[in-house]
Amino acid sequence: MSMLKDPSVKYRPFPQVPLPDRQWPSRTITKAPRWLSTDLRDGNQSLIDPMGAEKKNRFFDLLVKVGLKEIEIGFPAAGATEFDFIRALVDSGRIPEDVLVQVLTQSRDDLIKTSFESLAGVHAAIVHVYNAVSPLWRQVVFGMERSQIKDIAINGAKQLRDNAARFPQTKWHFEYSPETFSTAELDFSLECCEAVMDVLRPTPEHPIILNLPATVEAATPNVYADQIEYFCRNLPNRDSAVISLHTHNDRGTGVAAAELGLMAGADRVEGCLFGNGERTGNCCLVTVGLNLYTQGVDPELDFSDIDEVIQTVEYCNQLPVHPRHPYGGDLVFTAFSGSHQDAIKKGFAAQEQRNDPLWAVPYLPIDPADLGRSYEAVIRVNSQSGKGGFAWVIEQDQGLKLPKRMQAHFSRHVQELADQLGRELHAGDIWDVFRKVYRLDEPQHFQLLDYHEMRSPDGSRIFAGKIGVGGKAQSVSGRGNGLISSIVATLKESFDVALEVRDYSEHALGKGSDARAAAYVECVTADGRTVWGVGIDEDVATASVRAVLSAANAASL
Ligand SMILES: CC(=O)SCCNC(=O)CCNC(=O)[C@H](O)C(C)(C)COP(=O)(O)OP(=O)(O)OC[C@H]1O[C@@H](n2cnc3c(N)ncnc32)[C@H](O)[C@@H]1OP(=O)(O)O
Ligand SMILES: CC(C)C(=O)C(=O)O
Repeated sequence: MSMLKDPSVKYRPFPQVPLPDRQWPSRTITKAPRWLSTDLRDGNQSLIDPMGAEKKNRFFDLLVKVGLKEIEIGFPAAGATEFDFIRALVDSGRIPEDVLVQVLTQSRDDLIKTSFESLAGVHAAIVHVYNAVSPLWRQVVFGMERSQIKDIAINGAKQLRDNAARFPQTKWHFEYSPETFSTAELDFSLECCEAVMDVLRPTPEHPIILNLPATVEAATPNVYADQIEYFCRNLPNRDSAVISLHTHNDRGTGVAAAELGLMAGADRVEGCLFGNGERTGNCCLVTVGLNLYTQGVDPELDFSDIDEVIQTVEYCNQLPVHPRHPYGGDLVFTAFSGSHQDAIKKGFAAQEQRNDPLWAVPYLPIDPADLGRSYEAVIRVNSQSGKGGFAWVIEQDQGLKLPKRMQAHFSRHVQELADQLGRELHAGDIWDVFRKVYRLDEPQHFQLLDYHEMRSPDGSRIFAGKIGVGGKAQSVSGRGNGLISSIVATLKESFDVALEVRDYSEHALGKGSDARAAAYVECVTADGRTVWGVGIDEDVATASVRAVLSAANAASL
């Protein structure tokens, strides 16, 4: 615990960027950036147990499948595991022609040399050199002046140039990161980048990648966007550089910083799937990509089977994807609470009715089906749920579309059980309560044994059949305007059970020749009680007879 009375005195607010005419706030992102996955490098170096070759290969294949065209595959000078994996990948011929692999190295001669050797023979690749440029790192890590730090960058660039010449069969691309860019003086970052460009002489046809990292996220994302816009506006030969973003998530705004950075003029985003990476992670490529998607911009990344992506990422990283992680988390398309469930259920119905391709369902910013998720888990039931919730579950599970007032009637039984169990209710729990409340399995007082329906010359209907009463069969009949009223009349005449039908509905259960029917009836008894009946049968007329008898059974309780 801090000994200071006010520990916040240890910290200082981050200074603003002098950019009063900033343009980025009024821009929008209209196309996908270039993406680079650094899962196999920044992601890997932050793992408790870094990946071995088997996991790295599996992750690489996933990244290719998702559509990544630039993949940082490691830090070759880190050791044999990294070097050998990279060499084997190059030698295997498994790097698709349209995929650029990238490796990272400190700006040190021996490490740069090793990095090129790891890639010898590859058709094309990016070699990425970095050195930290901000004051704290200059003072604490390197103990160097600005000019010495710039010399490290210049020397790294020369090494890139000279090592590339050793392997002329490869199309080399260069990336330079003024590491800790977001906490450095902008004029000094520009100075280092310009010095590197002076050595490498990029052109618009063969540009250099200048990657501007928020190595440690230290300010609100608008400050990062200002830094990016400032950098882009003040870099000579801007058209000979691809401006790349590499944000971390220390303040929880790594994704926002990347998005605002794109608005500020950047061309490329580095990150990891589900935001793995040092400390709080890198910016999450799934989130930035799907955020674009939900704005109608094709991210050119394929997350249509998000569960497969999660499975592989969790296996390779040995880290779980948080259940609330945007787009991918297990719970992100699930509503437990009543008002959300109600709105989602209505939203699905309205969407179906509108039959237009534009997605507009309350509380669901994206169609789960676009990510390969089903609608079943969209609504789950616990004590926070409402009638819309369990009605959805029962419809998805059993196909029953309960009438609105019946939902309200059933609701208190579900609520009671949820409170009593103190846990989520699964579809089976809800179906059990339903069968119990509407007596679907129990021996009935009135039981339908056999019936037929006749039409009399005056147009009225006659119900005639056998009903089991307390175990004994009784022949009965009654007349009405239709089937329902004739069975109601039968109940009155034969058993003195008076029911006034207030509401009736029916629907098919399932489709095709196997379809059954469900019928629901709401009745008022002679003593003013409201009772519900449910009937399910292969035949719709029989389902309605069963529903009325079910209501009679409720009335006789
Ligand atoms: C922000 C980032 O994520 S950067 C990427 C970080 N990733 C990794 O570090 C993973 C792989 N790294 C490694 O395996 C090891 O660090 C190695 C093999 C690269 C180097 O190991 P070592 O030679 O033992 O050095 P060590 O890791 O302690 O690095 C510190 C030295 O490198 C220097 N250094 C650090 N970064 C750089 C750089 N970008 N350019 C030049 N020198 C650098 C430091 O000043 C320090 O020098 P000193 O020993 O003279 O004080
Ligand atoms: C090497 C650089 C790009 C980095 O990983 C960082 O600054 O976070």
